Order: sequence, then C-alpha cells, then structure tokens
Amino acid sequence: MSAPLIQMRGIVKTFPGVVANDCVDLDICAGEIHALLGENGSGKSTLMSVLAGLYRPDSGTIAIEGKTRNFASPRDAINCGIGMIHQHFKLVEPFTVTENMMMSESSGLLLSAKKVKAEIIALGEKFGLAVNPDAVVGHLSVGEKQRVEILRALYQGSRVLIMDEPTAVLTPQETCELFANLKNMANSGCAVVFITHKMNEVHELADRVTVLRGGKVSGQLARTQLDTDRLVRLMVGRDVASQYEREDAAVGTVALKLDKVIALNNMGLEGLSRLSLTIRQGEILGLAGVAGNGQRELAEVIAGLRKVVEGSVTVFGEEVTNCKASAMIARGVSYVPEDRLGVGLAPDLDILDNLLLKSYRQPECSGRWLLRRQMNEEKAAKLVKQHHVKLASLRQPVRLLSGGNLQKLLLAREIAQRPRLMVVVYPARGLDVGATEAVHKLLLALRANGTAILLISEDLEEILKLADRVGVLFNGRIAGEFAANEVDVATIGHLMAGSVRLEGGEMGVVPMCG
Ligand SMILES: Nc1ncnc2c1ncn2[C@@H]1O[C@H](COP(=O)(O)OP(=O)(O)OP(=O)(O)O)[C@@H](O)[C@H]1O
Repeated sequence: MSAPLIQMRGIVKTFPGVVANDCVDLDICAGEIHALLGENGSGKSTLMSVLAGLYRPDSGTIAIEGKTRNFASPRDAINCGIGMIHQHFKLVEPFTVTENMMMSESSGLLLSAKKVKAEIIALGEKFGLAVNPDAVVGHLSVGEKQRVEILRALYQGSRVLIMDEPTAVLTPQETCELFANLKNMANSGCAVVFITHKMNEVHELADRVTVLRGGKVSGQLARTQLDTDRLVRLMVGRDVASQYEREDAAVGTVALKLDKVIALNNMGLEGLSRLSLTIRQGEILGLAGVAGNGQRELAEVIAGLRKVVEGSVTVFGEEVTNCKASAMIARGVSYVPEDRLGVGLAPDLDILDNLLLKSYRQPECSGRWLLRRQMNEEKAAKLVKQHHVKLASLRQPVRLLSGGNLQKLLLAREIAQRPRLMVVVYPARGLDVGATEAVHKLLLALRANGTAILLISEDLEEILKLADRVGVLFNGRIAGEFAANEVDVATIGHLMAGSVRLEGGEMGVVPMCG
C-alpha cells in the first residue's frame, strides 16, 4: 500500500460532558477502501466530520500528502479533495442532476451547463456511475440519488470519499452496484472511507479496517487479518451471538387486521393501495421493502396518525379505523417510527422528559398536580442503564445523542409500556452489533410474551432472523408473503425491486409496453 494520503494525528474532539474522539490516529491511503467500525457513540461520525471540515478538532492535526492543513469549513476540505456523503442526501429534488452539480460550485452561475453535462457523462463513464444529467433528482431512485452524490463529490475533485453508512437505504441489488462502483473508484486511485455496522460489508469491501471504541482506536486490521469475532470483540469488548434461540411461537388470536386499506401519502397520492394483512399475538410479521413503498403510511395508519380513505383496521377484534393515536396507545399499540428525532422523540426536550412522553399521565408518574420528579428520575436512570444508552446526563437534550443511542432510548420507552401490538420501523438501522443483538433479543422476548410485532425493515438478514412470516411491500401493496423458512434473499430482493415470478418460475419484470 502506498504512503498515506491522509494522516490524522492525535485528534481530540469533545462536546459538553463527552469526549467523542480521544487522541485518534488514522491513516488513509490512495487506492484503498477503509472501513470505520465501532459501537454507537464511539466517535466515527465525529472523526469523519473533523476530516470533512464540519467540526474543528480541539487538538490534533490533519496532513494531506504530508502537508498539515486546517479546515475552517467543509469548503476547505473539498478544496483539499475530501468529500463526505451523508446518509441524508443533500440534493435539491426539483432540480436536475446538472443543476445540482452547478449549485455545488461557488462559480455555479458562470458555468456552462453544456460543459458540466459533458463532465458528468465523462465521470460517469470513467467510474461506472451512469446518470442522466437532465433527470430531475426528485424522480430518481434512492440508489440513483446516491450515485449523483458520489458524482458530485468526484466532480468537485474529491480524491477521498467518506460515506456514512452508505447501504442503509439501498436494496440488495443497489448495494451490489454501489460496491462495484466503490471498487472502481479505489482502482482509479481514490481512497474510500466508509462507516458501517455490517460485517458482511467489511468482508466484501474493505482493504483495511479501523475500529473505534469509547472515542479511541481499539484496533486496526488489514484485509488478510479480517476475522468477524475479532472485529466484534474490538468493537464491543465481548462476543455476540450470530443466531438467536427462538422458542416456537405460541400464536394466539388476531392482534391486527387490515382489510383492503387505502391511505394517501403526503403528496395526496395513494400510499397504500388496498393493502390487507393479519398479525397474531406472539407472531412477528417482517415486511421487507425499499423505503417509500408505503412503509411510513402503513405504520402511521396502525399508530392512528394517518387517515384511512377506504378499508378497515381492526385491533384485537375491535374496529379502530381512523381512531386517534391516543386511542391506539390505550389499546396497547406501540410505535417505533423511522424518523426518530422528528416523530419518535422531541429533539429539544431532555432525555428524562422524552422518556416520560407516553406515561406522564399515569398515576405512578404524576401526582394530582405535579410530576413525581425523583421517582421518574430513578426509573429513567434504570431504563437507560438497562438499555445501555450512552449519555452525559438525563438533562441533556436528546438531539445531542448519537444515532444509535437515540434508537435505544426510543425502544426503551416503548418497551417500558409493555405493548400488546408493536410496529417497529427499521429498528436496528444505525445500531452497532452489540446494540442490534440487544434490540433483537428484546423483540423476541416481547414475541415470547405474546406481543404481536410488525417489523418493517430493509435488512433482509434481520427479517429472516426474527420474523415468523415475511411479506414484501411494493407500491403500497403486499407483493408476496411467505413463511420465513421457505423464502430466500434473492426472491425477496427481486420482489422489493418490483419483479414478479414469471411463467416458468423465474423472477423478472413484466414488460410495460405489450
Ligand atoms: N453535536 C454534538 N453535541 C454533543 N454531543 C455530541 C455531538 N455530536 C456527537 N456527540 C456525542 O459524541 C459521541 C460520539 O458520537 P458520534 O456520532 O461520533 O458516534 P458514532 O460512532 O458515529 O455513533 P453511531 O454509530 O451511533 O452513529 C456520542 O456520545 C454523541 O452523543
């Protein structure tokens, strides 16, 4: 491997009450794909944000090709060839691909659209990232939008591409395409750093891996030394189960029944198209699907947050179509939404108040006039300890927690309500292996106690590990339903992408014309 392109030395970054990076050294070489692993809150995003010029370190240095640089802003990092692609894309949806590229340049107004288009095409050809420069970004699939983000970074001259959990929103097929593109880029001399929690991605892609734990580097392995158990121990300091023991489900009465439900999405179009499903007590129904195929609408209909236009919703034998959220909560329905900070938690409230959001009216939480402060604090402290939520204090606003810790907090609050029916959307997204195992075991324990669970996820491995039945959501309908032990990943992946089983048993698309 060549001399390091980037040398980060002694990087320290603190936030009030937290040392996010504690004297971290990291080398990144040209032509390598470098994976950054670590527990939730171990400091991966902070370290990469320092490298991308989003945060200034308290101390430490960054050298590029041996020359020390100080980044006062992301623009400085971009000018030094460092581009970061965030999980939430930063594209202007109504604009075309070309217009988005032009906007990213400070001299954008002076650029020739024709020249920019030609460059997009040339870059696309060079790196195998074909995108139509005239396409409106809002009309592109998630995988295509990600390609535009990568192209934009390359267009800006990035030689180091940082990707924060890049596969979190992709189908298996899109993930394969992304991996091929990243390998192409590395072969052309770029360096790729990707943050991930998924071991199979590390094995598939990484030339080297750096593991962070508690803000420090706990280990670094070359491709030839890769070993899952060793990586897991470096991450969480212990072994983690790869399979769970599952008791046979004592399936009970019907907990949830949706009958030909039509509901509109936020644009007033049909988000759910005559969707029907049933879940029984003690059963996990796993729903796979690419985000945007009705997941949000379905979850919100069940949680009482979205109106049904046609069809009916029944919970434990009682029709509850278009009942309010409070009525659903009263019937034991719990909801762990995809949007943790926007819907699940109140970002500016502190951790204690967020934990109380669903229970503050209950007599054990409040007296006649006032909240039982001390008792609530003791309960909250116990809950965060039990669920290993890393925090500086219960009085810290939740928006300052890392992604994984937000999820743990949300799940802790919902599980404390002892739900009878639970809708969980992408429960392990962004969680480290240890936390994922903890969440999965909690879901299985709830199932064993008779809770009916609708598990909405894009992670097929997760679905196949946990679900009793698997459905695939496509275009607001269930495109297929199987017993979990009778379906394979390829079939689900095809259905997620809109393929169907053709005559002769093969999966494929039905031609649109004729
Ligand atoms: N802006 C901020 N203000 C206060 N604390 C922060 C801020 N950003 C991060 N932290 C804290 O710094 C620590 C490291 O967070 P960081 O997001 O870097 O971890 P991570 O390894 O990327 O976690 P995850 O895998 O959960 O995304 C966490 O304890 C987090 O709560």
